Amino acid sequence: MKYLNSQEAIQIDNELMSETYKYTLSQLMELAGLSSSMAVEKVFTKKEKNVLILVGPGNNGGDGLVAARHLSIFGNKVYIHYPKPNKNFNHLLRQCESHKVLILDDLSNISVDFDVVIDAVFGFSFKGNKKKSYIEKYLTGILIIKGDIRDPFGKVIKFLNFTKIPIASIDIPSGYDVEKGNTDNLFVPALLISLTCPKLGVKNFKGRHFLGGRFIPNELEVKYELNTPSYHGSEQIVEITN
Ligand SMILES: NC(=O)C1=CN([C@@H]2O[C@H](COP(=O)(O)OP(=O)(O)OC[C@H]3O[C@@H](n4cnc5c(N)ncnc54)[C@H](OP(=O)(O)O)[C@@H]3O)[C@@H](O)[C@H]2O)[C@@H](O)CC1
Ligand SMILES: [K+]
Repeated sequence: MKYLNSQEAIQIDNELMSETYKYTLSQLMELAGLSSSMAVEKVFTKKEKNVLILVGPGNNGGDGLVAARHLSIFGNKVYIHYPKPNKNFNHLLRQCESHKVLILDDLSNISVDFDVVIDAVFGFSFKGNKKKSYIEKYLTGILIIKGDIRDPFGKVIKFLNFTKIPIASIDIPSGYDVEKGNTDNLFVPALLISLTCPKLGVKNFKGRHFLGGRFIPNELEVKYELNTPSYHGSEQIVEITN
């Protein structure tokens, strides 16, 4: 199977929503979020589990909101931490609320015993800011990697780095370089759900790994030589084994 560089991931996404293929973002996000929630349900089998979803500012966050709704419908107790709401997804937030998803404002004082935390913070458009780190190093002599992630998400990634709760990442672990991977020695999730195709940055990922987002027309599959594994029957996810 192909591992995508960031340009290819963006290009395929754009093509899906072009005049040729005519998908809407909402359709793609619904399938991305549904497949993510199904992979979480398959790996974390406890009934009525406590699920925390960390929701970012872009479409990866939108996938997280869709997954939150489905996981609640599946019978779990779902909480979201959503520090920078995106007004394009107000409808998804409203749907979460109507499905009893709760909002957790503060990650520093958690009283719930979570079974899994879903990382829907950044996806394939994450950009680290190495230049800033290196300038800081020049000025202080210390390489401060946390300068790579702008607030309020620095705190969220820090939470992922220190938590003992198993992590499930949507599309790519947040903060990883899309092509070079875990260059800053960040957390390693127990579960990864890659959408369309895995990205180059997770080539060496060793945890449970599923492919989801079952929306690629055969013409695009051929054009980009994706060689994706076959999904079985009506399944929305397929496990990738190295
Ligand atoms: N075809 C598919 O596979 C489909 C994929 N889908 C999903 O879309 C995802 C890609 O979504 P995306 O393009 O909206 O960007 P995403 O990665 O969520 O984040 C962008 C946000 O992050 C921010 N940001 C960036 N760097 C930062 C930093 N250092 N520190 C702080 N903030 C930073 C950036 O802020 P800005 O730079 O704009 O200020 C912006 O707000 C993809 O991975 C998959 O999950 C499905 O929904 C549909 C079908
Ligand atoms: K992510």
